[in-house]
Amino acid sequence: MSETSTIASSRSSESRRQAIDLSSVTHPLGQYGTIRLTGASADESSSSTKPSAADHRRLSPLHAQYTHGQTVAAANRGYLRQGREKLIPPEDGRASEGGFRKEIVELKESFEIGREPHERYANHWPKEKEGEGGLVGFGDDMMKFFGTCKDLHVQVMRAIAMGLGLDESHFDAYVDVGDNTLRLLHYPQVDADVFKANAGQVRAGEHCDYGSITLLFQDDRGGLQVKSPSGKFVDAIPIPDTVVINAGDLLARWSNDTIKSTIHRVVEPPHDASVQVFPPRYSVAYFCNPNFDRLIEAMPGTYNAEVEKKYEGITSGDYLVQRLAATF
Ligand SMILES: O=C(O)CCC(=O)C(=O)O
Ligand SMILES: [Fe+2]
Repeated sequence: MSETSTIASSRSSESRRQAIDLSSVTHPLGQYGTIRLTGASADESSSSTKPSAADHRRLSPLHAQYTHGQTVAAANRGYLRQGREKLIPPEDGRASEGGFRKEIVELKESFEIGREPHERYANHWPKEKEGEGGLVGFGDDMMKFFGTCKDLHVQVMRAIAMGLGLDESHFDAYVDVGDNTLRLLHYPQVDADVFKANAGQVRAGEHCDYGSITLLFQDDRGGLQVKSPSGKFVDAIPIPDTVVINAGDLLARWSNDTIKSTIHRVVEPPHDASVQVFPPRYSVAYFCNPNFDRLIEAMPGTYNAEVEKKYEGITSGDYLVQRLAATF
């Protein structure tokens, strides 16, 4: 987590593109699988309001009513109650020894939002309610933010293209549909004793995300950790107005492993011994994917001869559904 890239605070996509220093995107993604973009919180523009902790709080008491809206793998929309998702560490030898216990319940719940309109699936919006704590405008705000993040995905893929010596627009037709997922996460308040009593207790278990990149927006509570190339988990300390961008497994596969996906997890925040309670933590993850109908095979420039391609081609949608199905 030592690499930081800066996006100019200007909102035009052209100046954003120019402000992304290519070597500071492609190089750290290849080495660490993670970068931080500062000045890109996306909440500075009223047209792209970032989901706030207040939005999460408005939503979370309603979650209990959402049993009808629970997500299934293919739809990937709706509410995921605590314990429903079980993040699985990578099976390629990078996982921590003893770091995964099947019986551990991850202390989190989430609400998943997909692209609109969609041919088959609808989002499970809560009923709009007037008054304090109401959810008026919630769906519109979320979809505006969805669009802002979708654009940022395109920009980052352009930076990656140029970093690989490809035409800037090389990936545009791979990511223009926006088959992405906006996830609002709530990690409930928890007693420090829970972590003391259960070795391996986590808020979110170690895992890699599945798609191309993930944009992560944290509150100021802390607890997110990223595994460094040395195998040590390091704190991804929250920095205001900063987005953590993690490379996902499909990007690693697509890049013939030139880019590494990032192992990360959420544990109890850094604290001293006197702390008895960890307050709730809220975060927003925006999982980006190539268009579901696109065949993903090694990008040009990541192999010399056919035999150097490490993976079979697979469509983005098939890949994602396989990965999601394994976690439920
Ligand atoms: O809450 C966070 O900071 C991380 C969430 C995450 O890694 C995930 O939902 O895949
Ligand atoms: Fe993740």
